[in-house]
Amino acid sequence: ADLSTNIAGVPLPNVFFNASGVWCQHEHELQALLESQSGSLITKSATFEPREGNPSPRYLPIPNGSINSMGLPNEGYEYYLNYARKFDYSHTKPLFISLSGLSLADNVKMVEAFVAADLPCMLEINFSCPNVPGKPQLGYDIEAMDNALATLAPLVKKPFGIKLPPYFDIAHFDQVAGVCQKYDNLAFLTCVNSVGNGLAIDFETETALIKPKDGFGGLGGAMILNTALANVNAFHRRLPGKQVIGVGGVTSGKEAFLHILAGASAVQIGTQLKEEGPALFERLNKELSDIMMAKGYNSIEDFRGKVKTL
Ligand SMILES: O=C(O)c1[nH]c(=O)[nH]c(=O)c1I
Repeated sequence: ADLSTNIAGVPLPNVFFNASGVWCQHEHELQALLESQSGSLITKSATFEPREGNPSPRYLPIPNGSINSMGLPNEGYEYYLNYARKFDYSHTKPLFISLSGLSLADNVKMVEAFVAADLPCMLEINFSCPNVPGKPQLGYDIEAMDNALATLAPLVKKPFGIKLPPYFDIAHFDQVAGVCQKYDNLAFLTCVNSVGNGLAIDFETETALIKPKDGFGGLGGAMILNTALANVNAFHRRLPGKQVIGVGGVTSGKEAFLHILAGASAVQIGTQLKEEGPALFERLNKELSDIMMAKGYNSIEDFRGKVKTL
């Protein structure tokens, strides 16, 4: 079956790529993604200055998923800007760049640098990092998010996207969609980031599993699939002129199929990629293709967003 798709008119040979943060902080990791069967690749969220991030242990697999409080470790935006300058855009797969400034001023400076470089890469601005102590995430402050978009959207000029946290209230879906609708070049929403500030505790040692923030960290993996599907579908229904990239709980072709049925135009993988490595993408392509053939679908658009209700 044909797993190709496009985001803001940019073609992807297949719907799959990494979730920002996983297998993408350093060039050798990005190279492994480039050589894998992924349909695209995205860099680790960048801050203006390089960051060590939080003390380890800061990521762990747990039953039905993972917990992480990485704390935005990254090489600084210039590292990723240089990577974007050197990137061979004749590749079949496009490059996405994630930016996660610690302030609007930092996001402005980073966006201006990327716009000045005038490169074909696509920006995904992260409004939802849950793990920087003392920095509440933008995605849960609707007014701050609107203000940020009012500043950033005109600067970016071309199509771009934002990475959103999960929402759990219909009124919040309505409010966030209302803000996003105001920005024409906001072309896609990536839903969802980790379910923020969960707590994993070891029964034997009676101790939190990860070190940062008293053990509080973002939850990912299978346990967040149904929250992710709801967010993908909620924004798919509310924003017909925009696209949604689905992420959360995809461990096989089956969950990818469900994300696309919910409305996703592409599918990112976080926890499962961290655990399985880039060979995962060959498996997912085969599994999704087999599912589509079994159901009589030839392309993504044959079933995207067509989840039925009772
Ligand atoms: O702790 C992190 O680095 C992190 N971890 C996440 O689960 N989501 C994010 O957006 C980020 I920036």
